[in-house]
Amino acid sequence: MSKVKFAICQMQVINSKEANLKKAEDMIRKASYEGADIAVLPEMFNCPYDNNFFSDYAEEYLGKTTKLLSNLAKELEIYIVGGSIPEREKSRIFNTSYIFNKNGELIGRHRKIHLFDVDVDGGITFKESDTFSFGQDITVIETEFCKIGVAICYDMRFPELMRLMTLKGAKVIIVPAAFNMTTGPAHWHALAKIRAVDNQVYFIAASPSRNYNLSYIAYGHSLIVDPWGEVVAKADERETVIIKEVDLHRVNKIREELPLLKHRRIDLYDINENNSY
Ligand SMILES: NC(=O)CCC(=O)C(=O)O
Repeated sequence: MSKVKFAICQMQVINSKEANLKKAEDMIRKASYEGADIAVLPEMFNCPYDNNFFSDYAEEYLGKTTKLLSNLAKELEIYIVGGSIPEREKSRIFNTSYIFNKNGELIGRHRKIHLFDVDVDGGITFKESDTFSFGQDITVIETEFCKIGVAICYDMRFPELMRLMTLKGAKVIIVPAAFNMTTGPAHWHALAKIRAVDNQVYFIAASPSRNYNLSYIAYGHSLIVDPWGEVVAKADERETVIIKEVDLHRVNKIREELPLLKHRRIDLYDINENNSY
């Protein structure tokens, strides 16, 4: 099965969990109706991206949000990469993505590894670690199509993580994200493209749409980049579902024609992973 249809649900997140869940459900239903195999939600799709809200919105697994995603995945027979939500585990809270297969089974859970603690002069200031604990695991899930690496937003800035997921066999990397109005225009497209080109993967980055009523304004511009670095699907800043069928043979073809992964000089440098790409 080399063809796979991805849907990115670039939804508008607001300050109401109920409304956010309803919107996510509507968009996943639309994606399924359009024949998508895998639907992707953005980072913090059930909660405003704001330290003042994370704790109130946090859920233990299995909670309201994850039950909804699991039921939808089963009913619609669609994979769901459930963006991320605040996950409570005892006294700790994580920024977590849950991934369900077509039977509604949980097949992956990624807790954001790199927390977004930044202070850009004249721009964005945010400190995720005020609320969240650090995830410890690299996430590569098995699907009937291929292995898929999953990371969350700021994680995509770390080339070592992206390369490790590739060396673990990922042909697709999916990143639920929420860049902002400082770093979005500066880096979002460049990072998505270079991660796709470096690792010769399909790179799928899902953002919320822009909501000027929130304290943190997401940049939008969800996109899919192919392993040659071409943007094959994209949104602007508005709410939308974008759908694209890709052919995974293209990953193999490009890796054969331009064998970057084989040409690595691991006699000189190595990031300690068995090569299973
Ligand atoms: N939510 C995030 O991790 C934001 C990351 C971001 O905007 C960046 O520039 O990196």
